[in-house]
This record gives sequence, structure tokens and C-alpha cells, in this order.
Amino acid sequence: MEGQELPYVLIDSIGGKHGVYEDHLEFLKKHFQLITMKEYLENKKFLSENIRAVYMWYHKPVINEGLLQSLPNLKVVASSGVGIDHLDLKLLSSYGVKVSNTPFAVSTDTADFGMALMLASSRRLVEGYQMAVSPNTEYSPADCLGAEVSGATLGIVGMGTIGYKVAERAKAFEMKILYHNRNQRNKEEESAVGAIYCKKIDDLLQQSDFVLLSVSLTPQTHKLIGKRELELMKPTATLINISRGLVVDQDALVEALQNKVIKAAALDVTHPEPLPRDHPLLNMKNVIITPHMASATKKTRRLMMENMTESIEAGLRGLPIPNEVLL
Ligand SMILES: O=CC(=O)O
Repeated sequence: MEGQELPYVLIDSIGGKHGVYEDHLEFLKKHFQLITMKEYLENKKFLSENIRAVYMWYHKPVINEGLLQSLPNLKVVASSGVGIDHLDLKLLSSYGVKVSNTPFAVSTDTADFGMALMLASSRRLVEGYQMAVSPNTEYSPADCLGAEVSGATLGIVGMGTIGYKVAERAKAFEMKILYHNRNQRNKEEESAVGAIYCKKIDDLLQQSDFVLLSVSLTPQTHKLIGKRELELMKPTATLINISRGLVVDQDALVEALQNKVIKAAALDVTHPEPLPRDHPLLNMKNVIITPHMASATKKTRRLMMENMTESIEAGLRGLPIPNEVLL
């Protein structure tokens, strides 16, 4: 956009735990006039007419009808990451606002992290670490016997871009790979990784040693894994969730873990995030929890930022928007 006034783009804030990263600012400021929510609220009269895009970094700023009404020239919302369950697409579309996300930027890291959770859980990495650093040195690997990942059966629920990358990695671990997709079977991808399609999720649940969730959260996948599904899993199986906490009925999961209906869980996502400090999932030896960090690498975050910039610029020029999320 050289030679022109840079477009006004709303962001939540800069720095801190939830703001736009400080080391992304130099790049962003070459493309946009960034306006924080605080600046917007202080100078609403002038800025509301001028803001043309929202750069939504990790779900912030929150976009509701009030905000949409106050931004009459808003054209694009670029959302970081792949999940768009925090956005009301119908509402945005009724205001003529287009939406983009960054699915390709996050897929490799998220798949790597799915493998990391599977390995850490099955090989009891956290327990082993705690043992190794504990004041009591009377420990032995015999107290940390795990289960093998290599050669085990992995069931991938939701073989989209991330699920497929998990399958590629699992192939290198010589795993037997099953997958279930609600709508779409992809025969080409399936044969490239040697995955077996399960039309019924029940078949996958019954056969897998590891069930990995990589579906988007939609009304159809809300609490997709509940009591019934957990009971179908093997008592030796582990549930790995790298999608959204609400894909699992969390109370049913707690019960299943307490009653040894399944062996373990490794969760990068929960509901809510973070969990209240007295939540039972935080005190179970057979549960690993991480703070929704599957795509958290410097390189990916930078790529996300660049992808979001491209989407906003294309949208403001009236060009096809890379990674546009269609209704
Ligand atoms: O959860 C992370 C994402 O949606 O990319």
C-alpha cells in the first residue's frame, strides 16, 4: 500500500499476555495504522469511520454486534489460528464483513504437538521428570513403565490439514492409523499415509490405543466425545485433544479417568481455559495438560501474522482473500 495512507486496523492491545507481539510491530506498522481498543474508545468519533479491518490476535478484540454497529466501514476480520468458533460468521456476513484465518500456518506445529502429547503421555514423561528432580532419589524406571507408541493403533478423529500431518508423523512411528471424518473421506490422502477410514466413529474408538481429536468445534462436534464414546474406548487407551475443550464432555472424561474406563488423557485444550485451580483434571497422574500451546512457536506466530496481513490487504483492495473463511 505504498504511496497511500496506511489503512486503520483495530487491534486489542500491544504486548502483555494477550496483545500483539512487540516484535511483530515493525512489520505490521509498515502495512497498517494500528489502533488499540483503548485508543479507539478514547477517540471513537473519528476512528469509527476510519477503521477498515480488525486484526484479531488470539480471539481479541472480542467482536460483538455493538462493535460491528460502531464500525460502518469495516471490511475484513483477520483471525489468527485455525479455529473460528469464537466468531459469529452469520452476524459478520450480515454486516458485509469478510473473515480469514491461518490454517496452513499452524498445521505443522499443531501436528508436532499432538505427537509430543502422545509420546509424553504414553512414556510418562512428566512423571519421570518429577521423579528425577524430586528430593527422594530412591526411584527407578520400574515406577515409570509406559506403553509403546511405535506400532500402536492411532485413531484420528478429524483428518483435515492437521489430522493428516499427524498421520504422516504417525506413519514414521509405524503406527496403524485409523481415521474418521464426519463428511468427507479422502482416498488419496488416506493411501498416502496408509490410513484406514472408519465410517463409524465407534469402530475407531473401539480399536484405537490412542484417540486424537483434531476436529473443528461446531454444533455437530460439541461434546462429540461423551460417556458413551469413552466407554467404547479400550481401558488401555489414551485420549489426546488438540482441537477444542468443548469437543469433549469434560465431566464424563473426569469420571472415565477416575473409574479407569480409559487409561489416560493428554489435553492441550480444556473448557474453560485455564481450568479452575481445584479442577479434578489438574490432580490426576494419568492426565497431562498444557495451556493451548500447540501452535506456539516463534516461526509459526510470525507466519500467522504475515498471513493475516496479506488477507487484510487483499480484502481492502477488493481482491480474493487468502484463507477466507466461507459461511
Ligand atoms: O487453537 C488454535 C487455533 O485455532 O489455531
